[in-house]
Amino acid sequence: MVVADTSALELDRLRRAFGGVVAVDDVSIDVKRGEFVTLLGPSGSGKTSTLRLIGGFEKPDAGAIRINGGRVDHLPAYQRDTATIFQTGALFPHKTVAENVAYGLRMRGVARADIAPRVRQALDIVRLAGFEERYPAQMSGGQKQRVALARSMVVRPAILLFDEPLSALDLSLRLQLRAEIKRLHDEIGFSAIYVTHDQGEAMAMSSRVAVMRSGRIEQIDRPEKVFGEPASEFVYTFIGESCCLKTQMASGAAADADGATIDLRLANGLADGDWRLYVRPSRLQIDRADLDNRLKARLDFTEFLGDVHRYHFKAGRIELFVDHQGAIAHRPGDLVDIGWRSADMVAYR
Ligand SMILES: Nc1ncnc2c1ncn2[C@@H]1O[C@H](COP(=O)(O)OP(=O)(O)OP(=O)(O)O)[C@@H](O)[C@H]1O
Repeated sequence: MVVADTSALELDRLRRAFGGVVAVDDVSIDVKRGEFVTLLGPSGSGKTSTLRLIGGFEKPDAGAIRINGGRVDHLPAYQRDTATIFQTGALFPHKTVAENVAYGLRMRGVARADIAPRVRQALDIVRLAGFEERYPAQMSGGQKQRVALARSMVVRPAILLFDEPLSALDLSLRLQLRAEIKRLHDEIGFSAIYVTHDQGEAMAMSSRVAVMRSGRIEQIDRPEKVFGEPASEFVYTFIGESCCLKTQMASGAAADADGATIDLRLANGLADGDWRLYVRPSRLQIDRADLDNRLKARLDFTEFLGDVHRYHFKAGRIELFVDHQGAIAHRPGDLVDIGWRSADMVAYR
């Protein structure tokens, strides 16, 4: 994938309200050519509204949208150089796969002789060669989404818009198609905005992730940065799993009536007080009383997750879970030592 210095799409202080709800609030994003930018956020955070503004299905109240440098916010959807892939492919049911893929080329006035080879190439790319004469009803959900992908990519739009295209598929298919979209992006280097509430999808596919909350962008950066250096407590807890250790914390040991204890060595620069401390469960270690922070917690229950067991603990009001390969020598009700390093804690207040 090559990211150019020129912009495929620029959103400049976009705003859109519905009644009293500000769905898109002062959103600015600059998508470079070849970049794959994901809008990630919980339900109602404004992802789809932002995408609909770009596609021309909604009008902004304020702000500007530029595609390849030209203003488009006054243009209707069909005059914008975009193509959208929806949650459920939205294929024409009475057209064959080949006709579905050819449709956009016809609408754009591509010469007749060029259409068939481009359709063939697009179906090849999504590994659907040989399916040309089928109708959507004769295809699986995953195949239909691949047709939708081919139909959008074949017109080579300035920017591809993905509206949760995998959310209606089951898990294994979702993972498979996620990898295919990533491979296609690496090979072809199209520019894209991808809407999802699935952080795994966002992490795996994106050049950059924009984390949205209440219509605003809370952080926009490379996936490694958003995960490793979250700009806020919201981003930290939304991206990846976390355990909240306590509020009203004092460093040093404290015992709970139940026999659970917590012994915290607060990281440099953290004064005692009303902090919310978090740690990623992957950084917690069982049967480690030698690490700088430790907790004696009661094993509550266990879940088997396939390659790991997830052990759920309670220490007073603190609830933690730890993923561990293989069984541990403890039963529910046992007090267990859990340790972690100060550098793996983050604090917010
Ligand atoms: N046409 C509309 N009329 C009224 N309110 C709307 C409309 N479209 C969106 N909203 C509101 O705007 C806010 C943002 O909605 P939006 O669909 O953009 O969020 P989202 O992040 O895409 O959520 P989801 O993941 O559930 O699709 C929500 O509060 C929603 O109820």
